[in-house]
Amino acid sequence: MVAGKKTIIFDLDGTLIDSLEDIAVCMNKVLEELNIPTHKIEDYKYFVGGGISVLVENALKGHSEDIKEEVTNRFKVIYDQKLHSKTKPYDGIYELLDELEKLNCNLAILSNKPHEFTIQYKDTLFKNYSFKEIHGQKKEVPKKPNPIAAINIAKSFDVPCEEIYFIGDTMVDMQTAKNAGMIAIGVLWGFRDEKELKENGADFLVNHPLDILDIIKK
Ligand SMILES: O=C(O)COP(=O)(O)O
Repeated sequence: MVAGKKTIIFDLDGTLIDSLEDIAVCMNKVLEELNIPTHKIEDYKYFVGGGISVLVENALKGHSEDIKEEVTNRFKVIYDQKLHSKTKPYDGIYELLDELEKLNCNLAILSNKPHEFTIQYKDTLFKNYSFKEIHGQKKEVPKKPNPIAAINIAKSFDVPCEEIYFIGDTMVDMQTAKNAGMIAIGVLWGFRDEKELKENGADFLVNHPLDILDIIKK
């Protein structure tokens, strides 16, 4: 029985890890191979967050949807080899996780990134931390902002949703938190701005990972 512990669910891309460049470079490589125009790395901030199907749709904007499956498959193969080229945790994330471990918090990751990639990041960049629930996007589970996966995490920890902090960097994350009845913390070091996070229900906004401690210790 772990009820009563502070419980925190983290988004992955744009929240725990700065993965933008690797995602952009890999997708641009696929587009180049198919003679489709590429995009600026910054543009990918708005392509990521809704899962791989949304990433591919955005990357293909104005081009035939017929090649969606091919682009998805090629991207997965290339990205799998490049997961660790540039991607790393944002400054202050390890310090935050060290403090959360000291406080004996329940830690989880819920991402719209394909599950296999999410697990690879947990097993490498976060292998020293006790994340007990780690979920990327899986075929059989509706993706964020559907709250089912977040609610299942709450159940597995035996903690009421309203006591759980959901931390993310996009509207999808804020909506997921609200849909699940959780406390939404929006981070300002990720892919989107304050306006988007506020408009989508952020209860708190933070500029630095360690600011999260002030919120959860209250
Ligand atoms: O891969 C995505 O689209 C998003 O991943 P995230 O949920 O970790 O931000």
